[in-house]
Amino acid sequence: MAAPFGAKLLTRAKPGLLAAVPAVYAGLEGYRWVYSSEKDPAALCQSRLASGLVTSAHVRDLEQHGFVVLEGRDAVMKDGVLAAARAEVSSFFSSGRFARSVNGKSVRQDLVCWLRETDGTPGALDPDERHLKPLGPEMLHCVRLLRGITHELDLLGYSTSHDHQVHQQLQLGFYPGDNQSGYVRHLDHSDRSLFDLGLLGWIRAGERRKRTLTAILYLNDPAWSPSSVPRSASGAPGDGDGDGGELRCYHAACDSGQPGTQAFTDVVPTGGSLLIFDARRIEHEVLSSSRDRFALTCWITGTLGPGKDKSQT
Ligand SMILES: O=C(O)CCC(=O)C(=O)O
Ligand SMILES: [Fe+2]
Repeated sequence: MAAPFGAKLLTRAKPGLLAAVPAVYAGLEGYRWVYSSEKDPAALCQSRLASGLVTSAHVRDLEQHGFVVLEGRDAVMKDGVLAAARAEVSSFFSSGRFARSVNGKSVRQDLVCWLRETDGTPGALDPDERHLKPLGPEMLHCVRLLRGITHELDLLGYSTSHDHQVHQQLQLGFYPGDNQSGYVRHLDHSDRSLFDLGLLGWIRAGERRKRTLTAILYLNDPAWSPSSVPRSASGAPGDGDGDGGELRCYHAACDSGQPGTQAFTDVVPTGGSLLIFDARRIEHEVLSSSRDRFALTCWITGTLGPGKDKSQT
């Protein structure tokens, strides 16, 4: 009796080819695992909470320098909203929602907690999230405000990218005020190749490849005290005065015409400040602080190139 076609193929296949079968299988399994766990791919955000807050002048600043800070007491949100959101953070600790990030401890020493508007509601995609305590109104305000920035950027014709989208989940980072914890210099976007990262690493970096902008709302004390002399880079024990915890934003090389320039701006993580930066251009690092530091971060995806200025229509 003639052997089945598959068996013939296998007996004729070169040993090298046979050895590749488990590797390809493992790769496909990895792909399936990563993508089935990406429960909320980026989508359009309908929130208009950032309307009137982000102005045309902010957007032009962002285009020119690669970052912009919106700050000032009560400017981004009322003190009362900030205070209530801060109080809610402590409940995330007691319910065990903070965990180490998947990046190694040599890279960052914070704990993270993922927040979604749908937490604790029947609309949550993951059944586990339906059992969480729903976000309070003030934390919901913070989440919607951040996610709503996408829409304002499109409306105001941000020229670096357009058609912005956001994930439902936002990262709440907690850096203990131990004068040691920080996050080393990095770029939020990743362009690293398959060759560089290996198949699984490359698949995992899929979300980072799509990031065009980062928006961060600081949930610290509004009376955060800035350092009068720049602190050492992260990893070095705290040495400055003030509360520290600045986000050191390295200026994009094209600002000075000198590639590799080390010029930077230290953004003070004062409670209620909002920072937006180009995730593809601005390398940044979190400096250590002497007070517990909280940052709510939203990554925005988009299509590169200018969109339409819809503000006049
Ligand atoms: O907490 C911050 O200010 C920035 C955090 C950060 O860079 C990140 O999570 O990628
Ligand atoms: Fe970052």
